Amino acid sequence: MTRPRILITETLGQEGIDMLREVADVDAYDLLPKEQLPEILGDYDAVIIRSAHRLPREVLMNRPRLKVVARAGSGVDNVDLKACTEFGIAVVNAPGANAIAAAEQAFGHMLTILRNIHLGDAHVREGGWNRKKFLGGELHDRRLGIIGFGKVGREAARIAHGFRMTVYAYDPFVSDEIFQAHNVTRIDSLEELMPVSDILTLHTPKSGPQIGMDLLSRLPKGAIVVNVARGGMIDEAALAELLDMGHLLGVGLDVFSQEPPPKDFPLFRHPRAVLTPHLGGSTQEAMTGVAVMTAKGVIAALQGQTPPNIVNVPVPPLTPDEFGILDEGARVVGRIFAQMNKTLTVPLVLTLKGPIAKNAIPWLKQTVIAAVLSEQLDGRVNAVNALIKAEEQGLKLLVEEAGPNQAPALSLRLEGHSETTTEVVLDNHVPRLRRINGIAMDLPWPKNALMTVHNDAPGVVGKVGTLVGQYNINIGNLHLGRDEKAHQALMILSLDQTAPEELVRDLKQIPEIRQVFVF
Ligand SMILES: NC(=O)c1ccc[n+]([C@@H]2O[C@H](COP(=O)([O-])OP(=O)(O)OC[C@H]3O[C@@H](n4cnc5c(N)ncnc54)[C@H](O)[C@@H]3O)[C@@H](O)[C@H]2O)c1
Ligand SMILES: O=C(O)[C@H](O)COP(=O)(O)O
Repeated sequence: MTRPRILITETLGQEGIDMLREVADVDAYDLLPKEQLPEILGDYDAVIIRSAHRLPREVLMNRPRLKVVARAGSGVDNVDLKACTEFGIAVVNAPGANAIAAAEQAFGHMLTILRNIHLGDAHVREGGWNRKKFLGGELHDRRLGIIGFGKVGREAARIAHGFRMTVYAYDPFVSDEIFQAHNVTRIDSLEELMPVSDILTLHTPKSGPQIGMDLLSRLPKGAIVVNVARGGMIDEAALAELLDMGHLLGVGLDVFSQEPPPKDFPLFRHPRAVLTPHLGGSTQEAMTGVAVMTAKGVIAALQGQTPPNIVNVPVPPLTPDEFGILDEGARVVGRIFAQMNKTLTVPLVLTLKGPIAKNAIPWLKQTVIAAVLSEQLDGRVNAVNALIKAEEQGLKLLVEEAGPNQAPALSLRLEGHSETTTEVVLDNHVPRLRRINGIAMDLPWPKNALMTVHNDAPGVVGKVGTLVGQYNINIGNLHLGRDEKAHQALMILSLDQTAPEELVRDLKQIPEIRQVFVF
């Protein structure tokens, strides 16, 4: 099998590059010229970008080789997620891996402004020693207003408590329990947050609120505004005006509506604006954490797995063991069902038995649909584009939940046709096939399975075994099931290798054999 090719367009921690090089050919740039990305992207299976590059729809389309887009960092606003989902391209990022770095950067800005560090430094370099001129203020006892109480916002709150600040936050998407657990007062509107924020710090995605003159002028006189999240959310001209008026004490920006900012950027002229070139995630520690998490996600996605840091599949927060068995079970039940039922004109019913987490249902649906449709359609079908493909095909999947006190299991059938039921039990590390097309079975699902559907007649097992032996393939296990009414039997062989096409062709020559499937 040819090794996948991975393109890295910006500096990535060496630990991540080393991991990727174990499984792929990697071309790593410190900064690929922007215009070159569209020219070479088609030659790669995966691309890893940071904030310098953009991947809009027109760059992503018609790239049959591209399977994974990785944002080595947190914000995926520079990737067209909708287009990736449509094209079945997995998007992964490194959520939280640079959250401490970003939160600490925000406090770097706050302290620099409050203690005049940048001004004092310049003064000393010029030979000055005027201590009175640089009288500062303390974080202690100041009120911090946080917009966006996610990973970075919560780190900022933890640091703020260390400085003994009072912390308020606005985030309508976070539960009261989270606010309480972090000892932070919930504020329900931006209008109410502003007057209690001696320091305002932003930690939302780029799609977060727009903060203009109207809101900024509600901050107390002498307030500080810090943005290490994304540019374009705060009106930069309004910040300059409020600094000029003396309403704001200082402004700290790590991100800008245009990066780098243009020559006439309104805050360049202001000494109390502290500006850094998008350094929030740029610490040794964060670079390593981001690189490793990104590399793991890219490798898993290239191998057809669903990594926990995939952005465009609703992965539930389960332990790796819980996730692994459900994922495997969903794929097995979907694939077997699709092999046995080629016409899917009525809705499919997925029954969840036992204690299967409710928040896993959307992802399970997508995984099962992908498993079913990938057996039936050419081209790329995966959990990323499963819903789009299902709609194109007119395929409906209904979900029903059976009692939580049963053994955990997934079963799939055509609505109104219990004889089509395929069921796998999930109570161990390997899914156990319990029913296939209504026929009872009991076997741990093997890695290389060969299945025959044949007439329920004597001698078939021997004929199949002999033929497999002639191909010098070892049979690890053999399981039989039968539907006496239909005079039909099933045989599932666990082989030491995948059955070659020639073997399948020869098996189909045996008169009693009706169908042969390779999994
Ligand atoms: N400067 C840097 O180098 C740097 C480094 C890391 C992260 N970031 C940026 O920081 C931001 C936060 O990152 P994170 O990892 O904490 O993300 P996150 O997804 O963990 O948290 C974002 C929070 O914002 C909240 N939110 C969304 N829309 C909102 C709205 N309209 N009003 C209020 N809250 C809203 C969400 O509910 C969520 O809790 C992102 O924009 C990320 O790209 C920048
Ligand atoms: O979203 C992020 O992770 C930060 O903005 C960091 O961006 P960077 O990878 O370009 O440093």
